[in-house]
Amino acid sequence: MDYDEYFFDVGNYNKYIPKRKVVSSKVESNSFKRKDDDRFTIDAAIYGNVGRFINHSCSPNLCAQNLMYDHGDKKVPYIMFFASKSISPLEELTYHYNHRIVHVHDTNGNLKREKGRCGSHKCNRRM
Ligand SMILES: C[S@@+](CC[C@H](N)C(=O)[O-])C[C@H]1O[C@@H](n2cnc3c(N)ncnc32)[C@H](O)[C@@H]1O
Repeated sequence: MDYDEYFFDVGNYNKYIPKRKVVSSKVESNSFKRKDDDRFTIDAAIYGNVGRFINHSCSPNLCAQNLMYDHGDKKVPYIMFFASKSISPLEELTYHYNHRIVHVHDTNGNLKREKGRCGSHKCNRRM
């Protein structure tokens, strides 16, 4: 297992968050601030809920939304999955990872090309 397989970038709230020079700082045991900006990445490699086992598809049946219901901090929203189409019993749940190819690197800092094989006729062979 690669250590980045369970990363989930949270939100895109740049317009709400003033830019600051931030060094990496642990916030909770399974999340950390990225050095390059003020957004957060959830690291679900060690523990998390069933959401971390949802695979990528180019024709997903779920969409991920950032929501807040018990606090107002837009930097750390809850990630919730909603059906984006009708889902049949026993159908695999999937969402689109939206990996931007220039932003996924391996642990040595090399550009990582993750090959997707979701089986969708729309599959572009990457996540
Ligand atoms: C969040 S995990 C998803 C759950 C994972 N398949 C598991 O069994 O624990 C993300 C990893 O699953 C694999 N994966 C997810 N969707 C994929 C797809 N459509 N094609 C190939 N690998 C996929 C990749 O290794 C990816 O880094």
